[in-house]
Amino acid sequence: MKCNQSAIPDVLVFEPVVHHDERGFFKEVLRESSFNQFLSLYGQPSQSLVQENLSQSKRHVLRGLHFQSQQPQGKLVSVVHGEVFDVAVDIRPHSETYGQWVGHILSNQNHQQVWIPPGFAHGFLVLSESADVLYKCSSYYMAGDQQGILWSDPTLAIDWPLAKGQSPILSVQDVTQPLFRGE
Ligand SMILES: Cc1cn([C@H]2C[C@H](O)[C@@H](COP(=O)(O)OP(=O)(O)O[C@H]3O[C@@H](C)C(=O)[C@@H](O)[C@H]3O)O2)c(=O)[nH]c1=O
Repeated sequence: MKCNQSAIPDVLVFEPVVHHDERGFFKEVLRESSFNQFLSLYGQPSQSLVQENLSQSKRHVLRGLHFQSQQPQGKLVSVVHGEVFDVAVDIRPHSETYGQWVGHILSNQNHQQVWIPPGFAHGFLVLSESADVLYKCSSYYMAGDQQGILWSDPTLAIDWPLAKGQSPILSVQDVTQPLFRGE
């Protein structure tokens, strides 16, 4: 497994070894010991990934931006079918990269995974006809702790790869998420 820091150094991009043969391929999606060695290398505490989520979405669906504040969730995000533009926003108040975002293309072709530490908001836009996004979380979902930021917040100014005039498909909650209250 390879691991590189992204433009926000705490957001890590993992590339598992993919073993191709005449049948197809095999990869380890998570080896927690290696994963935690990389977290340690980059100065982050080790994590236990206690919940795994799978969502399926159509082209132009945008889920996000979401976070939990009482029980923040780190997320290791991968795509098992299709392609998405995956975004992490640093909303940790004392962070040097507070208010910054980073986006990555994740697909079943590039096999990349993004580690988004606790304290970030997360969202993704589906670029393919449909996409199955699989992500592991470092703490459990708490319905009452779910919070959001509007995907199109002008302060964050996320450059979502949408064609001119194309609107994303959003949940009722995500249409009305509040704005980011950065300085
Ligand atoms: C996130 C989540 C939702 N649910 C339920 C609540 C609801 O009835 C249904 C759909 O929930 P949502 O509309 O919040 O799903 P979704 O918009 O896909 O929410 C997810 O978005 C991405 C970007 C994330 O980062 C995740 O942490 C999560 O917030 O599933 C759970 O039971 N467990 C969970 O962990």
